[in-house]
Amino acid sequence: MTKLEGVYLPLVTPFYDGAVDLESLRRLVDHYSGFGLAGLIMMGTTGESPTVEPDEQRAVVVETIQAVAGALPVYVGVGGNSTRHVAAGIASYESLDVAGYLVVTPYYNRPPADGLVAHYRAVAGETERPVIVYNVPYRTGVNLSNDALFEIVAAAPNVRAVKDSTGNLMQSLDLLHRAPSELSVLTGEDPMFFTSLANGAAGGILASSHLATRTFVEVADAIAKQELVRARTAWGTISPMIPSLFGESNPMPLKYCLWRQGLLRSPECRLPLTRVSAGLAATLDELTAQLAAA
Ligand SMILES: O=C(O)C1=N[C@H](C(=O)O)C[C@H](O)C1
Repeated sequence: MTKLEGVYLPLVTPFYDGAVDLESLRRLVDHYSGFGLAGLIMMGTTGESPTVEPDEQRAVVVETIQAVAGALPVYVGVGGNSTRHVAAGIASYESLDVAGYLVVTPYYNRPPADGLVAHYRAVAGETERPVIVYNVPYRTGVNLSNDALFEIVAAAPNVRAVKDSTGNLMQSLDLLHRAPSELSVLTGEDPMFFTSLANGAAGGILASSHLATRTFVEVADAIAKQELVRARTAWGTISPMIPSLFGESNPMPLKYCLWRQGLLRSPECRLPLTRVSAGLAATLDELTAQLAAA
């Protein structure tokens, strides 16, 4: 099984007049196919998975696989707080050319550590493809400890990566220090991308890499080649934009930027997400102009 490493793009789900916009989706897939990304991740947080209906999610995945035509691996986010439902969700994708699955920890029901281990053993058992454990406590109310994660990895050989969105530097550094060689640590904290790579992370799943994509890839390439100054210099050109992209609920800012760039027909998100404030829109207009001039 190939190692997961590099920059993974958690693609937005385009909408137009309230419906999924497959025309803009194909445009996005074509646009991002040539930047050296390690893969696309559909139905992540940035893909607004909570408000995309199951049949719509499948249609988006089918369309993306067709549009990418093998140029990039396509991973799929399968979330939920019922082990049975998440297992069925993974099984439902097995007939498609899906590269693997991003599986967020169960949310709302706050399972104990042994329940989390049993959950991942069960859902990973539905496939032989790579599973990426997604730990994002500020969204789920659950923090998967590093020890529990290592227990999962020992029990389920196809759990090949963790998307580390803990926002806890000490936990992330401990994870990077103790992770077994077969586990790829992919940061999901965009501001921490350079720091994580410099401390041994294999890559990142980064919403902000919708913009200045080549530079995110260059940062990862430079670190892989131990060219720290080149990596830090490249990082310095993109890291200042990240706070604005998360200044209001992700992916509202990102969709506004992609709309301004002509990659989306509409910046719309589905309720309860709305659209960026006028103040942030003005900031993003400046950012879009700077990116166009770069
Ligand atoms: O789409 C995702 O998955 C990501 N989630 C993070 C979030 O919680 O918004 C951000 C990350 O860049 C990608």
